[in-house]
Amino acid sequence: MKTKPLSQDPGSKRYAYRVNKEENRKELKHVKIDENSVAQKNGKLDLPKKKFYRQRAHSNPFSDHQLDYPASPDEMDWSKLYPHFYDQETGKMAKQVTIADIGCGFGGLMVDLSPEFPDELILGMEIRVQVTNYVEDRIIALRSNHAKEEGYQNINVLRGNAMKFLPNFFHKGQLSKMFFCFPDPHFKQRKHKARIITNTLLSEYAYVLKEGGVVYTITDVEDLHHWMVKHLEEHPLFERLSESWENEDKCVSIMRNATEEGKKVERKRGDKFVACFRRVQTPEII
Ligand SMILES: C[S@@+](CC[C@H](N)C(=O)[O-])C[C@H]1O[C@@H](n2cnc3c(N)ncnc32)[C@H](O)[C@@H]1O
Repeated sequence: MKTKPLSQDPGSKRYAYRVNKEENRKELKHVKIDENSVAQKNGKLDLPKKKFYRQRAHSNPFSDHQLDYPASPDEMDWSKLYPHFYDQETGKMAKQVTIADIGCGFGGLMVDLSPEFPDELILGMEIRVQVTNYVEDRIIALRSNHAKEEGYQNINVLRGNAMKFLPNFFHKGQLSKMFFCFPDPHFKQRKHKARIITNTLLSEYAYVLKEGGVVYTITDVEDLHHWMVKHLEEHPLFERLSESWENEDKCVSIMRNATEEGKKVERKRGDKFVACFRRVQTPEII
């Protein structure tokens, strides 16, 4: 007889943990967490534990996942993700998302970017369900534990396939920064089409990035680094930024150290290859 995975076995610790967190998430995911609401609940929220959110390492970006996405950016309700930035009087968002972390994994980059860019909304997009749940629970706990200083109100995560629906979420030229940190390498030649940087996808990224906006890439896989550099260099709407620019940019140093994958590479003393590209002006068509 086949045994159930721990996440589906009602007797297991993982099942109980997930059910408990799910209830908490349902209640708190879209509400404004502030000093008042926290005072009513009292007590600190524990940060989620990764071991309870395990799932397969990869999710096929070409599968038809059950994903929610708006028909167009105007139909997206951002107030649910960033309630602090919703203006009750005007019924509008005071800010829009300008920074995107594509394939954000466990969310470490956003957590470190948040205090550096308090006036910008930062969105992580992640295809794996349990990993997205982890990031949601992490943000709920951080918002709750830092309610006094209104911390972490400017970050959130969406479960989504960044290879398919970015223009459904973002207007043309909306983003100022896009991060691609330690993307899945898809080593085999026949899998290269699943890489998150390809010619076609770069045109979509150029569409949602504003002129002067920046694509940040980092990987520990040298072959993938060359692949990303090659495709970005060949694309007419991107130009590579210099090493001295990289050395002075605060996001590059955060990106090198903040993400969970980056930390893993650090522990193994592996190499990290960085390349950043500016979205150039769209040429005029005469
Ligand atoms: C190797 S992990 C890196 C995670 C994180 N950026 C870091 O540096 O720790 C790559 C992540 O990208 C996610 N991912 C892969 N393809 C994706 C896609 N098409 N859309 C959104 N996320 C994707 C994976 O589920 C995985 O969590």
